Amino acid sequence: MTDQVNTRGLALEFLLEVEKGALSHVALRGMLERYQYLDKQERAFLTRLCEGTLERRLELDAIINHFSKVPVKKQKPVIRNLLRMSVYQLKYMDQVPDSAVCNEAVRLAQKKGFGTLKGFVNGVLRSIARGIEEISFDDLSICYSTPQWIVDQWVEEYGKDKAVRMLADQYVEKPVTIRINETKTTKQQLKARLESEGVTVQEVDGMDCALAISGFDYLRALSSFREGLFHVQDVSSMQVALTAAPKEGDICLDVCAAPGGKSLHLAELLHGTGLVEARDLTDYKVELIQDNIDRSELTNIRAVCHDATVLDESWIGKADIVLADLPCSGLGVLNKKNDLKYRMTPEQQQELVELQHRILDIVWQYVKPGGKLIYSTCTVHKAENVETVDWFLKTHPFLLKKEIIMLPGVDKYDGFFIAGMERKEHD
Ligand SMILES: C[S@@+](CC[C@H](N)C(=O)[O-])C[C@H]1O[C@@H](n2cnc3c(N)ncnc32)[C@H](O)[C@@H]1O
Repeated sequence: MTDQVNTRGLALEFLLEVEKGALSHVALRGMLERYQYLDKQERAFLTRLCEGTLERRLELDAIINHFSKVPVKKQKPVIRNLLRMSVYQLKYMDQVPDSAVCNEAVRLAQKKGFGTLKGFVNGVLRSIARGIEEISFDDLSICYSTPQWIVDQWVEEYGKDKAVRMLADQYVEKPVTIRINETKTTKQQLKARLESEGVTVQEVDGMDCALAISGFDYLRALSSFREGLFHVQDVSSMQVALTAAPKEGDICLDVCAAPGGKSLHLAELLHGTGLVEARDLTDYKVELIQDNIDRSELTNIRAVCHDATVLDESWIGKADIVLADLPCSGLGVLNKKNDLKYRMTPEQQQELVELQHRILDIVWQYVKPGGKLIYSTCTVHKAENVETVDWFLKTHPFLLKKEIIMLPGVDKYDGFFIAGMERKEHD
C-alpha cells in the first residue's frame, strides 16, 4: 500500500459527506471513480473502512463514549468521524497495527486543522486500544449497530431468534450475483469471458440464469459488463420476473422500474417478442433505465417517465402483466445499503405504506381480466408486505396465486417479498 494516510484522509472525507446527508453508495462510488489511480489493495482498504465504519457506527460510538470524557455527540464532526474510523480499524481490521492506527489518526487530526486536539485523539485511541477486548454490549441495538426501533419491530414481527439472524446478516460478506443476459451470451461463454478478465466466478445453486462473481476491482472496468452481457441482480430480485413468467407476446408494464433490473429480465424472458414499458418518476431515473436498455441492446423494451400515482387511461385493461416493485423501507437489504438503517424512520415507513396503497389502487386497472399483478418490495416490514396484500385483496378484484417471503440471514439471499396476483375475469 503506497499511502495509507491519503487513503484514510479519503475515508474521513467520505464519512463527513455522508454525515451531511450524501447517500453512502453514491458517495463511495463517486470517490472510487475520482481516485482511479489507487491500486486494487488500496481501493479494497478504503471501501472496507468506509462501509465498515458506517455500518458499525452505533457500536463504535458506544465504545468511544465508554472511554472518552467528551461524548461523541459533543465532538466536532471531523474528530468524531476520525475516532469512529480509527476504532473500526482497532476492532475489525486485524491487519492494521494499533500503533499505526493511533499515529495516523493524530497526523490526520493535525492535517485537518485540529492540532490542538491531537492529545485528545491520541489519549482516547490509546485507551481504547488497551481496553477494547474487555468491553462488550448485551444490547442488540448496539451489538448489531441497528436503531432500537428496527430491532423492536423485527423481534415483534419475527421473534427474537430470527431477528438476531436478520441483524447478523448485515455483516456477512457475500459475492455479487449477476443475471446472465441470455439474449447475448450463454452461461459457459460468460463464465469463460469473466475468468479471462480476472474475475472469480461461481455457480449459484438452483439458478441457471445466475453466477456469483468476486475478486474484481469495479464493474465498469469489465468489458463484459459494458457490453451488457450481464446485469447485477440479487437472486431474490430474480424471482420477480420468474414469478411473473411472461409468455411470448405479452404486454408488460413496470410502473416503478429504475434502474431497470426486473424490466430487463422480463424483456429477456419474452425472447424479442411482446413489449415491456419501464416507467419511473423522474427524467434522471428514466435515463438510468435507458442506459441499461442500451447496454443490453434489447429491442422489446422502452423507458418512459410517468408518475405511478396518476392514472394513465390509455393503459386501462391493456397489460398482461403489471409489475409493481414499489418504493419501500428497504430493510431486507441492509447488507448492501449500510446506512439506510440510520436514515429510515417509523414515520417514513408509514408514509411508504400509504404510497404503496395509493399506487396499487391506480395500477391494478391496467391489468387485463385474467392478467397478472406482481407486487414486490425489498423490505421485511409486514405492513408493507403481507398486510398491504391483505388490504389489496379485500378491496380489489384479484386472487393471490403465489406469495414469497425471504428473510435475510434466515433464507439464503436478500430479504424480499413477492405477491403474484391474478385479476378475476369478472370484477
Ligand atoms: C424499488 S425501486 C425499483 C427497482 C426496479 N424495479 C429494479 O428492479 O431495478 C422503486 C422505484 O420507484 C420509483 N418511484 C417512486 N415513486 C414513484 C412514483 N410515484 N411513480 C413512479 N415511480 C416511482 C423510484 O424512483 C424507484 O426507482
